[in-house]
Amino acid sequence: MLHVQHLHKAFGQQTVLHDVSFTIPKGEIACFIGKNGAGKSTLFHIIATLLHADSGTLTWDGRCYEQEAKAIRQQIGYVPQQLAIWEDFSVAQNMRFFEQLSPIRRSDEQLRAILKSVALEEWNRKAKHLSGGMKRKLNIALSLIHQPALLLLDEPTVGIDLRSKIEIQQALLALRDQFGMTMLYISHDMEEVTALADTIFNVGDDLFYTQLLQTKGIDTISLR
Ligand SMILES: Nc1ncnc2c1ncn2[C@@H]1O[C@H](COP(=O)(O)OP(=O)(O)OP(=O)(O)O)[C@@H](O)[C@H]1O
Repeated sequence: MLHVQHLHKAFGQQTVLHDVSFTIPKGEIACFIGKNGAGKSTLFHIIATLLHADSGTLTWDGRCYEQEAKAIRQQIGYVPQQLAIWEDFSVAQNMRFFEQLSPIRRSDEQLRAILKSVALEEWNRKAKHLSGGMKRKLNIALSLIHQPALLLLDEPTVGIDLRSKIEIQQALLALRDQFGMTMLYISHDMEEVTALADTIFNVGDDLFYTQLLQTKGIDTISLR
């Protein structure tokens, strides 16, 4: 379970997160929506241990971020908004490079299985010659090498075709169902959000999103 309590974060005079509290049970997918600048990525950076909150407490699986950040970090996978792949490396070289950075050793066979789990069958092709959808799949596969228990995805399907988008959705649902992986997912795509989410958090308490989803009979939880 991810437990966030009374989180506060400001950049100078600008308060971005004010008294944010929520809980996400293990093995669930929580989607985060909200307008540009609402604080979604900032919240993810804090949960990913990349940024410190000004105040508040976070725990993952009963472990407190303040005391056990390093151990928690090893259980987290992070898919950034920007592609974080080596364009001049092949798919295999990208996977092997990140495997070396990972705390867990993986054989080529295991790396290929990870690629297959996100519907990417390429191995020798250079990343710069992959389609946009394939690059996004590789970006996700890299974050899965150490089999994270908590996966954070910041708009992982931006700008790709519908088929790749649906393949990625199916892959994520399978990871949740097979491994009980907990996922936090930022998206502006309401169809994607409703297809994936066990819970939807509305960052910034934007009435537009609340009403939009209410018309579809879907509830959101507001975070200010
Ligand atoms: N390192 C930083 N220094 C100063 N201000 C920052 C920093 N990081 C984020 N901000 C500001 O905090 C606010 C929230 O940014 P954040 O990226 O978290 O929003 P977001 O909801 O993810 O937006 P988007 O949907 O555009 O990705 C913005 O006004 C942004 O300019």
